[in-house]
Formats: sequence, C-alpha cells, structure tokens
Amino acid sequence: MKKTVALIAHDRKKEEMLQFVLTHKEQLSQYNLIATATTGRIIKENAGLPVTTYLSGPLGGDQQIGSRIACQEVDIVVFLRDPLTAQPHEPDITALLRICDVHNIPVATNTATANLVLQSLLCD
Ligand SMILES: O=C(CO)COP(=O)(O)O
Repeated sequence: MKKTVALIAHDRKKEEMLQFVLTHKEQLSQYNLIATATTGRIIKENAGLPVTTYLSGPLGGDQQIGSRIACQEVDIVVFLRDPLTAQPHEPDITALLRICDVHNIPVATNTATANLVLQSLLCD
C-alpha cells in the first residue's frame, strides 16, 4: 500500500521545504502527500506533485493532520518548524508532535533527519 507522508513548514521554512521536495521529487511522487494549506499549495504550484491539503496550521490544519495520525493514516511526518519565531498556535504544534510520539510515527523536524527518513524508506 502507498505510504502517506505529511509535509508541514512554517513560513520561514517554506523555501527549505520546497527544496527538500524538489530534491526528492521522484521518491515523493510514489507516496500520498498531505500538507497544511500554504505548504501544500507551494508544493503543488512549484513541484507539480499532487497534495491533499488541510487548513492552514494556525486555523487548525495541524490538528487535522494530527487526527489522521491518531487514525493510523500517516506513515511519516516532515514538520519543518521555525525554532526562532513564536507561533500563535504553539499548542497545536506541540499536540502534533505529541500525537506522533503517542503512535510512534517518525517525525522529522529538520531536513537532515528528513533526508535520513526518506533514505530508510528506499530500503523497505
Ligand atoms: O502553521 C503551520 C504549521 O504549524 C503550517 O501552516 P501553513 O502550511 O498553512 O503555513
């Protein structure tokens, strides 16, 4: 069955997310991609990959993706957080990371880890 990968990036990490997606475009095209609204739109427009989008993070998108994680419908999360900027929806961000740990879902919060996680999927 196709794996589902969630892609989420804060504003100052969106360019890095796009470069990550473009670097791994061929591999990522094999998976179901889901994303928060703005991250997903940028990926669709600039990488041309199909992405199922949810609400923007501050409007509840992190919680929507968290709910899919809780339902065991997500295999990997790449969440490029901005560690230098306070976010109004910090509780939602913490909740998303927590639900990944509750369900033992790999969550990469930087591209160094995300690269390793994608590499490991190639060996599956
Ligand atoms: O805020 C986010 C994650 O916490 C991301 O939301 P957007 O992709 O809509 O910017």
